[in-house]
Amino acid sequence: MAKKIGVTMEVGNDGVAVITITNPPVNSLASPIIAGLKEKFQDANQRNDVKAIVLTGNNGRFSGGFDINVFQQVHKTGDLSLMPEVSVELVCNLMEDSRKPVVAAVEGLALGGGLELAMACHARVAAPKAQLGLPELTLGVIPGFGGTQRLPRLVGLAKATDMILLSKSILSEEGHKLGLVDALVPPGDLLSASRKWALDIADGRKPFLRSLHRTDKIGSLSEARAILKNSRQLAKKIAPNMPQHHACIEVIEEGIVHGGYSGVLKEAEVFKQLVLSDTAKGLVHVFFAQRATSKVPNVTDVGLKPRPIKKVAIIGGGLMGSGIATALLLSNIRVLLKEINTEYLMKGIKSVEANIKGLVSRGKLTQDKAGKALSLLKGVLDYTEFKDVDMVIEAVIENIQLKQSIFKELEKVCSPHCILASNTSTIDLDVIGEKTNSKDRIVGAHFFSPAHLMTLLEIVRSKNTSAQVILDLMAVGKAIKKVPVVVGNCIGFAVNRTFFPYAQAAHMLTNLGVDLFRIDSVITSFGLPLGPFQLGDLAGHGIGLAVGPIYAKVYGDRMFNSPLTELLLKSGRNGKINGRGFYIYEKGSKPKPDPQVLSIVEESRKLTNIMPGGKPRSVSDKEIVEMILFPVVNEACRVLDEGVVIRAADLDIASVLGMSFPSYRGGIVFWADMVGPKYIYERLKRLSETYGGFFKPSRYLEERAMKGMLLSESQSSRSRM
Ligand SMILES: CCCCCCCCCCC[C@H](O)CC(=O)SCCNC(=O)CCNC(=O)[C@H](O)C(C)(C)COP(=O)(O)OP(=O)(O)OC[C@H]1O[C@@H](n2cnc3c(N)ncnc32)[C@H](O)[C@@H]1OP(=O)(O)O
Repeated sequence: MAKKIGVTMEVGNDGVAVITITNPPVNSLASPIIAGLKEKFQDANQRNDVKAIVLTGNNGRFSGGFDINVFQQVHKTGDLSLMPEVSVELVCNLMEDSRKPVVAAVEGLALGGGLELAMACHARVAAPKAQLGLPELTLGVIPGFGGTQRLPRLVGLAKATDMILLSKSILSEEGHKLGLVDALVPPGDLLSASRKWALDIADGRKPFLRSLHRTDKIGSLSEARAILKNSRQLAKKIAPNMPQHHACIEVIEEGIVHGGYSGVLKEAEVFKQLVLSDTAKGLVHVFFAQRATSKVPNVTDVGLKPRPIKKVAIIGGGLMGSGIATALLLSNIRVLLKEINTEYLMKGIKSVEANIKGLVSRGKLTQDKAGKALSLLKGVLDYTEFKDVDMVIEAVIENIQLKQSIFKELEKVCSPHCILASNTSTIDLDVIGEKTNSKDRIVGAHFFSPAHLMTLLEIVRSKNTSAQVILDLMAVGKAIKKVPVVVGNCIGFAVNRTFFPYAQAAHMLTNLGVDLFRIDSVITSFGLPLGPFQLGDLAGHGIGLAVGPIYAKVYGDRMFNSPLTELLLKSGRNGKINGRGFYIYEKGSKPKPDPQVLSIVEESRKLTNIMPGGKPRSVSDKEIVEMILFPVVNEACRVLDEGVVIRAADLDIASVLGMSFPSYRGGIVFWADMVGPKYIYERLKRLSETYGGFFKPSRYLEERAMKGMLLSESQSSRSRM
């Protein structure tokens, strides 16, 4: 059934016209809505029986902002005429400069263009807990309906720049304190209170305030310049590779120096430039890609309902187990933490406590909520209490026999409906469940470390995992504020498999004579938070050495065998875990590159002997990026080819959330499509001619390069799902 969308106007006997936006689910400002708003405001302004106007949104939500689908259309077509000219015609002329007072009745949320419309009203009445913010910068653009000008005038410049640059929303309670919201009323009174407020303005009992004309919260020019200087520093720090933060500050400054109206005009100009930037393309892609992950064919579209998961048992209280336990507890799910002896159990419980304490000390959790979360935790040493758990998550070391015996035992002690999940990052799920008769309820729940902070949850389905179990785990993932991405079963699943060439390529480059600290620095300038060597330190080189053979067994034709990790471990450098890896780790200070490690690198170079003519290979920064990330793209192609992910965009989200691949580059496949499959193919081909199989272009990449297709286009039929 087509959803009903539009703008309605009802004029009451009191002379108040209530204009209502309807566009479920978030009342986004799509083209028909904007046209409807223009029409209704014109009408209300002209009608003699209308004294005042109330603007509101249907179904408990004011508006989630401009329709982001339009950005995507602009990206596909390059056609800027799809963007409406709104900021002057509707927002200034018809709303703010209307002779009849307009009051916004805000409930649920007013975000982006939604909040901008509300700010153009002459007062805002809100229900409690409404979410207010201008998140446009997360989409690579800036507010475009005058938000850059009106927010500073309503809440002050420092607060406004903080909210806009960090895309931080606030609740209506805080908005009330700041002056963004004029009155807070219970939801049931929202419309009547707004009508009354509008009539009070019309009859002169309340002031007729036009936000754009206000200057009382801006302060002096020198004060404003000092705030903007800080904002520029903040922008440099948080968004070094993105244009929208600096552009936004310029636009705000224009309004401070030359007046709000001038700022509105500059805002539209800058918006037009930014909306076509690669950053906006990447970020808008990520917005939709993330939401698409919750649509899983034959799981979410077959009428199944998730079963409630109230109690979860976790086996293993190490780093992963305690992190997963923390995430569950924070979402009010009871947790049984099982260990093999009291010492390990106490360690696990202490880790959970430390995780929760850390959140409290960083102001992310109240003491009360921390206490509540910890009260839901129980440590156990055997399976006695497993009979009524809804799900078990096994998080022990990567040992096949151990996992097999645990699952065999679980089948006996848990109820038949209990979900049996493994947090394995490498081992084949079919192998783990081989000795059980419960293959339909065995599923991978691959969390990323630290599990209570990282948002990605890879849900790994084997050929036997039931749709119901996948749906249940997706619901748990969402409940604990993760982004679940359903993937197929293979060594390394989607994320670790795609990124296994990342470290390998880095090792090859350094064995070719390139300075390892330069490699890290080039890769962090590209936008990944950690270069491959620092990431190796963080993961621990012991793990690298342990999983290497597992990958080699299946992907051996494209492995680069570097002796570096073994040499590092031999010299007692395990990574961050013992304070020494490629870097030195000291409490309270940033990791320092350790020059002493260079003698180990020399030894590795001697053993591999791949430097051309025994001399270090000279490479540009661009070549470093290509030699490290194109092999990752190549593996991503194989993951797509084998149907390990449902759609290419899922791999983008997995790379952004699991590997911190920069979201403004849209994820690994999106980025590769922007660079061009043909270019990547040709570069890899040339590299493989010199350095062998590690760089050999995959069949999928070659095919798309030859056909001039994007990597994200169409999927192979060889699906693993
Ligand atoms: C000639 C040129 C002149 C240029 C002049 C300038 C013109 C400028 C025009 C733009 C001006 C404006 O300043 C720009 C904007 O407003 S950009 C949008 C800003 N808003 C946002 O960023 C909000 C984004 N949405 C969210 O954060 C969340 O969706 C939420 C609103 C908090 C709701 O969250 P939740 O309940 O968890 O639900 P989902 O996230 O799953 O969303 C449900 C579905 O709704 C879709 N959605 C959400 N917001 C939008 C939107 N703004 N536009 C379109 N669609 C939206 C979302 O995709 C989900 O859809 P599916 O169910 O199909 O997946």
